[in-house]
Amino acid sequence: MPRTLDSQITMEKTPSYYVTREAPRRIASMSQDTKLIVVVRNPVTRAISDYTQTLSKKPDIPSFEELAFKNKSQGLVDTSWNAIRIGMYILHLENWLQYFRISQIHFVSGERLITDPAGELGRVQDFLGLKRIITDKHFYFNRTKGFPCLKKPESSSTPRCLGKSKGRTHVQIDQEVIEQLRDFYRPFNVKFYEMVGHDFRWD
Ligand SMILES: Nc1ncnc2c1ncn2[C@@H]1O[C@H](COP(=O)(O)OS(=O)(=O)O)[C@@H](OP(=O)(O)O)[C@H]1O
Repeated sequence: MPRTLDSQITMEKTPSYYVTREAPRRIASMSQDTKLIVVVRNPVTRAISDYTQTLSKKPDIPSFEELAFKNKSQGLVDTSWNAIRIGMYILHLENWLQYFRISQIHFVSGERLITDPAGELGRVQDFLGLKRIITDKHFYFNRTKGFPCLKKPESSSTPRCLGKSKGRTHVQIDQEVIEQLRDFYRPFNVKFYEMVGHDFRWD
């Protein structure tokens, strides 16, 4: 980690930390005052997004259904598949809570990050104890991209959207499969909502 002045905050972003067993212990041994930010979205959509991303790199992988179920007719979900396992947010959270207080962790809604980026980033700034510098005026909705984009990033004078790998069209999945996964995740989601004190309304 780079050294910082008292007036600065060091930020580091690695998506896999949240689901890496050793990460909480290692981070806590570095600093117990660390603030943690996690972006979560509906775990069913997350799994499909994850699969869509893998498929774009390895087009020969088995179908989503084949990977998602040990036995589809019995509704037996394969929790050893990362795309499924990552969305069991409560299990990972329990690991973090052995080292950090829940008040040290802020969960960003992946859904609201798209529909209301300024609102969601407002809450992030509050959590970090910062003045709300980033507001609505920094975003516009880009119709071609189908997502909010930055009007004028720090390093340039032109608007900037996230890259092509963010916001891909998802692979089409059977509604029945989606329902089965929704049922699978429901109890995990409910426990997660209780623990974080916020209902993300994924059901
Ligand atoms: N403004 C904006 N523009 C584009 N995309 C946006 C934006 N805000 C949130 N998202 C969502 O970010 C999702 C991609 O993030 P990743 O999962 O690749 O992030 S990371 O790998 O964990 O860093 C990506 O998921 P997919 O739609 O499944 O590709 C987007 O839905």
